[in-house]
This record gives sequence, C-alpha cells and structure tokens, in this order.
Amino acid sequence: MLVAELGQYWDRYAGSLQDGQLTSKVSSDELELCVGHLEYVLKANENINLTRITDPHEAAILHIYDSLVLLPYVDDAPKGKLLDIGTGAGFPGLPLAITSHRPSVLMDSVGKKVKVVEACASQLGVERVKTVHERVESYALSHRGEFSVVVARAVAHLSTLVEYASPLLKKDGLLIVSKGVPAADEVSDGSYAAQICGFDTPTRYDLSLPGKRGARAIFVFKKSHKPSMKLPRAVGMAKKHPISK
Ligand SMILES: C[S@@+](CC[C@H](N)C(=O)[O-])C[C@H]1O[C@@H](n2cnc3c(N)ncnc32)[C@H](O)[C@@H]1O
Repeated sequence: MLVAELGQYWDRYAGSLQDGQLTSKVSSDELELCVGHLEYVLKANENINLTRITDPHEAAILHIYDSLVLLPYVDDAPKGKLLDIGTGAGFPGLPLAITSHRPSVLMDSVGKKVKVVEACASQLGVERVKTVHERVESYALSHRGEFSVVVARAVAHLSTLVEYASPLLKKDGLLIVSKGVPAADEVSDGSYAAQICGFDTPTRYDLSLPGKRGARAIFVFKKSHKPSMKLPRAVGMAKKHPISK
C-alpha cells in the first residue's frame, strides 16, 4: 500500500524534473526496502525518541519521499561514496543508499540512533551501508577527500554544513542539503561560506511535498577549489561561530 503510494508520488516527481540529465529510477523492490526501514524506525520509536511523525502515511511522505527527492542530485555526483551527516534514524541516508547503490556512510553523534540504523540496515540486508558514531568535525580529520557526495537534512545552517562537508569531499564532489524554506540571511551566508570553503555558488531547486505538506529547497554545492581557511576547525566552532558576511 505504502509502496504503491510512494511509487505514484515518485513517478510524478521524476516526471516534473525539467533538466533532462536528472533521470533517476526507483524500483518497487527498492521502495519495499525504504518502507521496511520506516517500519523498523516506527517500531523502534516506541522505545527511543527518533521521530515525532508516527502515522505511516505521513511518515512515508515526510521521511521516505522527502529523502528520495534528493536522489536525482545524488545521481548527478561523480562516482563514489556517499556520506549522510547527522543521519538520525537514517534519513535521508538509508533511502539514498538503497536507491543510489553507492557505498554509504551514515553518521550521527548520538550512539543510540546509530545503533538503530545499523541494526535496521543489517536486517534489510543493505550491505553497502556503514554506520559511524562520531561528530563530523573529528571524522573529517581522518577521511579527507573520501566522498563524492555529502547529504544532510535538518542538521545545521547552510554555512555550518558547507564547512563540515568541505574537507570530506573530493574535487567536483557535491554537497546536497534539504531545507524547509530558509531565511534570506541563511542563504546569503551559505553562499559566502561556500566561496571560502572551496565551493561554487550553490544551485537551488524548490519543490512542494505532496498533499500540502510543506515546501522544500534543495541546495547543491559543487566543490571546485581549495578552501581559503584551514578545515576542519575545532569541534563545535562551525556551529557556534558560523562563517557569515
Ligand atoms: C534534527 S536531527 C535530523 C536527523 C535526520 N537527518 C532527519 O532529517 O530525520 C539532527 C541530527 O544531527 C545530528 N548531529 C548534529 N550535529 C552533528 C555533528 N556535528 N556530527 C554528527 N551528527 C550531528 C544530531 O545528533 C541529530 O541526530
């Protein structure tokens, strides 16, 4: 039931993408796995606080569909590994690992969330997923230039995310961020931080979730040059003192 519903929403979304190069496919087997992930999370949520959205139809849109809308941009990144910063219960990282087929690292600084995602991926048999319990700033010290694509949803301001992702991405790699509609200041600080941290000016794509469930802005930053500051800064600095104009 949820698979059929999601399939319809996905087909409509994929058909609405203007750019002929963004043509991602999602199979019903992959959607089954995504629904399996959601069911696992909703069950685990009875014991651990993972999500406030408990209605399965609502959650299918606000977690699975909301993750999958990033897939066309993920597919546009160079071949190689994906990192989800602040994955929480595995969104958007696990649906994107399932559908993009990229080796994927799902990271969070909260251990109990990481344990749920790890157990879920293992139960679903999604082998290309590795989970990491660490803060992204310390992880970046030993994983420089390792990723082709970094994603994040509901983790931090754009300028903080740009700073987190820069040392982890290889040249031409993409940072893809999903936001509810952000304030103008956040967008201009994000573009300013992008320049300093080695990215081109981001491209923005706006969309509405099905059933008037809100708007999203997807920002795609391409790593194009060397940052003009030493990264990563000490743990906590990117959040406490974000780069701003
Ligand atoms: C609001 S939750 C969003 C979770 C998920 N991305 C989603 O959209 O459902 C933000 C998550 O980011 C994690 N987080 C925040 N700062 C982090 C950091 N510096 N390194 C790793 N994880 C971080 C938090 O522990 C939390 O689980």
